[in-house]
Amino acid sequence: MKKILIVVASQVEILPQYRQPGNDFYSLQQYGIHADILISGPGAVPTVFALSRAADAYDIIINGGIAGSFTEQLPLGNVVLIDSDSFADYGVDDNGTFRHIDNILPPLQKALPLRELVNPYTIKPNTKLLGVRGITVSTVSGSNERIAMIKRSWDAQVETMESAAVFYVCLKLGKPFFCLRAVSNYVEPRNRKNWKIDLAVQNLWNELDLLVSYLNTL
Ligand SMILES: O=C(O)c1cccc(C(=O)CC[C@H]2O[C@@H](n3cnc4c(=O)[nH]cnc43)[C@H](O)[C@@H]2O)c1
Repeated sequence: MKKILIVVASQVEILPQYRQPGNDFYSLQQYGIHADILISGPGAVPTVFALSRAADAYDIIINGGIAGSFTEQLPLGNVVLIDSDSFADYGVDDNGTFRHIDNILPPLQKALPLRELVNPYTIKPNTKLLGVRGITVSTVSGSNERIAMIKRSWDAQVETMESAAVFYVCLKLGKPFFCLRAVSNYVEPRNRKNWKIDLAVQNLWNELDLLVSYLNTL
């Protein structure tokens, strides 16, 4: 059996019957899933902190969660595998033009590029899942101006608040990882009524269950 850790940002992204309120790190064994779960808290910083402390004890890390889609070709409820990701809002607003921090400051010797993180692990567990390009932001995009700016700067299909952080930690530690996200909303001017979180979480966990079972056969 592989030691597998599923890291999610919040309770909301856990299937209701698998939730343990007040507990942010536990085994899913009793629910028939041979993996542990870690709830990191939303955003890149809590994710880097929580995952860096936990990752050493695991063979494989899976980031699960919901995401916004930039395209109606990726409808609500669809589950995708993020192949590459970027810290998309790390930079400078140069009089209305976004300039990424990687293009402004010289990188440290051992730094990973924050604007282009690629998953090198080639296991494709479930060919139904579409591989996509993601971006990670610290504020969910919810106005026309911001969405237009993000679309001009990045050619991405999904937006999250944590996936680049998982890429960063796992690449740094050399841990195999997968980033599975279910589309809960379109990236559009904020309208919470349009979000389909329950559908996304249900579909996400169907795929997580399949992925964990598959990885445990390897
Ligand atoms: O406003 C609310 O009531 C509300 C309820 C549940 C969740 C939220 C979020 O804002 C979720 C952020 C969370 O989910 C990921 N996520 C989902 N959609 C997006 C998006 O369009 N852009 C960025 N991140 C998104 C994200 O990874 C966060 O962890 C609000």
